[in-house]
Amino acid sequence: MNPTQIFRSMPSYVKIVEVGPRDGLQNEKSVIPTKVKIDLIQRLATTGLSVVEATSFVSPKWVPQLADAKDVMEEVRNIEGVHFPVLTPNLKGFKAAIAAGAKEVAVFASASEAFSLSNINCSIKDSLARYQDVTLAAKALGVPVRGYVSCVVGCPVEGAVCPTKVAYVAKELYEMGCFEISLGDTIGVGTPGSVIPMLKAVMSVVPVEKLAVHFHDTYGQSLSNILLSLQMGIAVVDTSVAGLGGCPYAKGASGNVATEDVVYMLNGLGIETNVDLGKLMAAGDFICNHLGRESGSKTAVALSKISANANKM
Ligand SMILES: CC(C)(COP(=O)([O-])OP(=O)([O-])OC[C@H]1O[C@@H](n2cnc3c(N)ncnc32)[C@H](O)[C@@H]1OP(=O)([O-])[O-])[C@@H](O)C(=O)NCCC(=O)NCCSC(=O)C[C@@](C)(O)CC(=O)[O-]
Repeated sequence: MNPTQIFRSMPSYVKIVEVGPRDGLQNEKSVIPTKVKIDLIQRLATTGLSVVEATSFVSPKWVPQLADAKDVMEEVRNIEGVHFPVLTPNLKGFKAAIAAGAKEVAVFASASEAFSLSNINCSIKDSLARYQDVTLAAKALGVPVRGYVSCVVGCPVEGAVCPTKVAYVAKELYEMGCFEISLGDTIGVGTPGSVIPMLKAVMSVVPVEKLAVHFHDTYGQSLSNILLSLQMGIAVVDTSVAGLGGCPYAKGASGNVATEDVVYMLNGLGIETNVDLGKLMAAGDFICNHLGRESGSKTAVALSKISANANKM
């Protein structure tokens, strides 16, 4: 294949779904003040991102870090020009999210039975029945619902996950009305070798323009997996500022691929995102300063060093 053909197969615009304030912060050990979360979301909202996943309306016993979902949502709901979806595991969460002003929600199923049980305490079948209730309630209010499938290539308990299982759950979520299906490599074990067959299976039952990819970077495979997803026609990518994150119910899973690294790669490919890398890095610096650690973004670390050296000269 010549280079022109490779570029032609890729989208000209990629929608970045920033999941840092939710997926990124849900696993942090220390309590992050609500004010800091709101500040982070406000900073992210000025970067050009069109979607910032704000929080989750889940049980505070299961995810104590996001127990302030109502307070976060009430502060950010009126920011114009940015969508702030929130995770809702059931009707209780959906109702609480709507009462707090959420205008978009996400449901999250798993392709692995064991992970479904450990993450949301029910089987895949029961979770799909719950999500049917949520999507029906959302439809009645005109609220868009995003659908996640987690463990799309591997599960922390079951190991390798068969692509047909992923395709089944993705199709069910799509058919119940989810406007977009995000395919999550929850523990970041996927390589192009396992991601390509999984995407092929899902793309045979859900239109490619309805798909998003969501990679955790445990084995450093995210950028290669994203690149091949773009080549296969996917134009929505979930990322987390400064590479924050990890699922509390997926031991060993590291953060999501860093938003800065994905924007840097897409800039290099000449693919539009509308995201300002400098402002994004500033948001990343803000949360890393608060957490007292270096950014998980290689781009942010490299560009900060270059700028510090330039200031010394
Ligand atoms: C689903 C449940 C609630 C089931 O949890 P359960 O214990 O089976 O729930 P229950 O229905 O038996 O109720 C038990 C208690 O929870 C309460 N409750 C019930 N629902 C809610 C709610 N929505 N909000 C607040 N409270 C709730 C309910 O009212 C009751 O309160 P009590 O009477 O004991 O005081 C629980 O397992 C849960 O909250 N799980 C969420 C776990 C989570 O957020 N995990 C991280 C998500 S990351 C992920 O899934 C992967 C993803 C999306 O990032 C993609 C990727 O990375 O691949």
